[in-house]
Amino acid sequence: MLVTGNDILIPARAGKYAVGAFNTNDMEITQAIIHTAEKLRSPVMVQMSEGAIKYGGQDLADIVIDMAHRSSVPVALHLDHGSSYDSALKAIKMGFTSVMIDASHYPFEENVHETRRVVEAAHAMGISVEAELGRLGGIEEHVVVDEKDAFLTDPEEAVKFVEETGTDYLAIAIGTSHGAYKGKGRPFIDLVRIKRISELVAIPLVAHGSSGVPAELVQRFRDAGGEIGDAVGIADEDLQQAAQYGIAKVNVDTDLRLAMTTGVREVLKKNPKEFDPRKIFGPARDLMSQVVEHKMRVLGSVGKA
Ligand SMILES: O=C(COP(=O)(O)O)N(O)CCCCO
Ligand code: NA
Ligand SMILES: [Zn+2]
Repeated sequence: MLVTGNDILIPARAGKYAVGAFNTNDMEITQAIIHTAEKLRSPVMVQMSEGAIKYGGQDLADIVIDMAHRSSVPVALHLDHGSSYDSALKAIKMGFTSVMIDASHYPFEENVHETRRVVEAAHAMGISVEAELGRLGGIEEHVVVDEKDAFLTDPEEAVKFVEETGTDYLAIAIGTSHGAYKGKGRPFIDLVRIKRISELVAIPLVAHGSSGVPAELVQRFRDAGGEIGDAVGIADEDLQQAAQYGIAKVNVDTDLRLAMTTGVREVLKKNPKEFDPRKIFGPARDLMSQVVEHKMRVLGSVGKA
């Protein structure tokens, strides 16, 4: 069934598990996400960035919305990194049931103002809102403390931000970053900071930049002809700990991108004569389903639907 973000994330925070928020750009990615959620009886958030909306538009949104309506598990359609009030309102008109307004690059007061505008409009239409406080960005271990603080979400400020905006869930800057290169060795994620924020802020917390970028997938990508540097992501154990500390929504895009591309490259490399789209995108869909399954098991959302 198609539900709001609150319908999924409030139980997740209360139950100390997290729910995957997976980015989609086409039918096969959407099927991998929702079919796997149904197989594992897991709630799930399907999210589209503004780039995905530009790429797939209402056609793609309608694939998600229709599959969500027919689904046997709770599915929300979420706008990822909405950059403005207009963008958020447009997504709601398209049928999204959850929207992010990402005004985290503005000074605090402006972030509050922009976020509150979206919250008022979205709540009037029964839609949930995600906002962000702090600067997302990879933090290397060697970074000096005060520089870290400039980046990462301040717990006391988070209390004020949530009170003044009314946001339903909060994306916090905890050292993670988007993409395949999240740091060296075991990328830093500030679990102490997450715990502190969760003690002060009761709403569901959101972790961005949480792809695991598993080494075996990176190697398969290379073996199939892909070119990628020393890519590394967030450790499964760290995500499991973060879910215990109030992270309820975990964003995953890069892992799906790697899986889709690896699947396609492997077919084209192995069978140069192949030109049946189903034989090319089918295996990619299967590999993405494996990625989604692994993530749901790590986050603890299996059987929660
Ligand atoms: O936080 C994330 C996903 O982060 P990751 O790149 O770790 O999958 N997103 O918001 C997805 C869009 C960013 C581009 O990937
Ligand atoms: Na988001
Ligand atoms: Zn993000």
